[in-house]
Formats: sequence, C-alpha cells, structure tokens
Amino acid sequence: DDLQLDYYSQSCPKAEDIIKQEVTNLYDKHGNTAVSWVRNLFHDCMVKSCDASLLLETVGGIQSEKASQRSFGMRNFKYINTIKSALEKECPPTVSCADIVALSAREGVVMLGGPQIQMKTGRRDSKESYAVVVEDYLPNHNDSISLVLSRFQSIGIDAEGTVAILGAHSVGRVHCINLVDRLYPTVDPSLDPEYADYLKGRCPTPNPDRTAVLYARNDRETPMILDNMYYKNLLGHKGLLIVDQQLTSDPTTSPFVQQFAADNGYFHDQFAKAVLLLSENNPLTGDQGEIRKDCRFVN
Ligand code: HEM
Ligand SMILES: [Ca+2]
Ligand SMILES: [Ca+2]
Repeated sequence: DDLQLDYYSQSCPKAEDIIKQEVTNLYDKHGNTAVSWVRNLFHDCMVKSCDASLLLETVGGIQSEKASQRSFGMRNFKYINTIKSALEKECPPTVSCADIVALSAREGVVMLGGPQIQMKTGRRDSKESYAVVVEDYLPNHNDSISLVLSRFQSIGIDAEGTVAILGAHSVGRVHCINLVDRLYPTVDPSLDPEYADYLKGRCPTPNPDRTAVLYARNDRETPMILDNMYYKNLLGHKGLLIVDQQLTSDPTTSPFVQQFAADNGYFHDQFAKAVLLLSENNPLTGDQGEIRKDCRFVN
C-alpha cells in the first residue's frame, strides 16, 4: 500500500477542498497559522513517520511530542481541531490527522506565496507519540552542518534539498532563548554587526525568561513570504540560527545558497521537491495505525 494522489476521491471527495478552505479561513483570521502548518510537517514527518504522532496530548501513558524541548515555540495546535471538525462533519471518521498535517502544510505554503506541491494522501495515524526519541530525529538550532545533513540524508533529502528546505525559515519567528548564545557575552563574528545590534534590541538580556514572548522575526524583510530572501540574508550574514548561518560557510552547501539567492523560481522548485520527500517519509498505510476521531487522542 502506497500513498496516492487524491486518495479520498471516493471516500470523501471534498476532503482536499475542505482543508484548503479551512486553511484559507484560518489564514485570514490568524496569518501565522500558515507558518505553523509548515513547521508541523517538519516536526511530525521527521520523527519516524508522517503519522500525526506530533499531535497527541500527554494522557493515559502517552507523553506528547509537543511537550519536548524541540517543540519550543510551536503554536496554533488548537486550530488543527477546527480543520478536523470540518472534515468530520462531511465524512466521519475518514480523513487522517496525518493527511491533515500534510495537506495543511501544502496549503500553508501556498498562502505564504510558496510553490504548489503535488502531495499524495492515504497516511494513517500513529497510536503512539515518540517524545522520548524526538531529539534523535530533529536537529537542534546549534547542531553542526554534518549532523544536519545526515539527519536529512536519512530521509532521502540530499545536501541541495536540505539547503532548500531550510528556506522555510524565510517565515516565522525565533525566540530569544535560541539566539542569545550568538549575542552574549560577545557577538558571534559570523553575524553582521548592525544586525547583531538590532537583535540585541529584540533580545536585551542574555538570560531571557523561557516563558517570555521575546522573539525576532526569521526574515525581517519578508517575514510572511516563503521566498529566497532567507538566502540573501544568509549571504549578508543575517542568518538567525547557527544551523542557518552555517549553510554559507560549508563548501558542500554554500553553492546552493548562492543559487537560491539568485533565483527564487529555482528555490521554489527545489523547496517543493524537498517538502514532498519530507511529506512521504515512512507513512503508515493499509491496516497500520488508525484514523483518529480527534487528532489529540488515540481512539
Ligand atoms: C536543521 C533543521 C532545523 C532546525 C534546527 C530548526 C530549528 C528551529 C527553531 C529553533 C525555530 C524557532 C523556534 C522558536 O524559538 O519559536 C524554528 C522555527 C521555524 N521552523 Fe525550523 N528548524 C529546522 C528546519 C526546519 C524545516 C525543515 C522546516 C519546515 C519545512 C522548518 C520550519 C520552521 C518554521 C515555519 C518556523 C517558524 C515557526 C513560527 O514562527 O511559529 N524548520 N526552527
Ligand atoms: Ca511523526
Ligand atoms: Ca521571507
């Protein structure tokens, strides 16, 4: 059993339209939901499988991935329920939460001015959350380039794809807690000094309260557009995270940074390819897993 295009064409023909409509409505009310759908795809699919393991709550022996360190800053989970409810109204319980994660990311990318992605469907939902192993799959903000490349390689994304998919950091925000090590006690020499001053203004103390909402936008120029400004920023030494800025200093990745910075269309093509690979990582199909009635809980 494999994923297929328009898997719900018989069982719930309006499913994809409903998801698109709900993502659009949510974007109109809370624009940053689109950003969240993109990050959700990474945090779900990278951890074992695109199986909505990310969405389970801590309850009855389950320890939620959402509560892990790596999920810091993730938001808008409650609006997944809005999308799921609309689908349950039309055809209960048919459309998996894993496919909601995938298709909401696809539509989120479009809302943010990114490329169209031909995503397949037919994923089923896990009965487990993998909180204890999240860190074995998801890199940290200050991990080395070789570790980052090997994590993506393990799901079939090559160096060019890795540089492309990190272009997701062309939208959204980073909390000060993930930045202060590059600002205090001394400024990371790979940061543009004026930009570092701006970031220090956003993050005025070396020890930000983890619960405070101090943050900087990933991309100051076009914070809500999934474009190649990210790469232009990297070339200008305005990468926010260490994993971002490293892409320009490593000889395997820096040629791709140059190419994407020069050609937004080419970036979009490679971004679409890499996101598609991510969305197809090790899905549950056939009689594996289940179709959750509520994305937060196993049935
Ligand atoms: C080496 C890999 C990656 C690392 C270490 C990483 C790390 C991070 C960190 C630390 C943040 C900021 C969290 C916060 O402080 O609120 C962030 C934000 C974000 N990441 Fe990544 N990320 C990686 C790859 C990806 C990929 C592949 C995608 C999607 C395809 C992605 C999408 C996002 C988005 C959209 C945001 C903004 C979230 C928001 O504004 O709510 N990231 N990432
Ligand atoms: Ca998963
Ligand atoms: Ca941007």
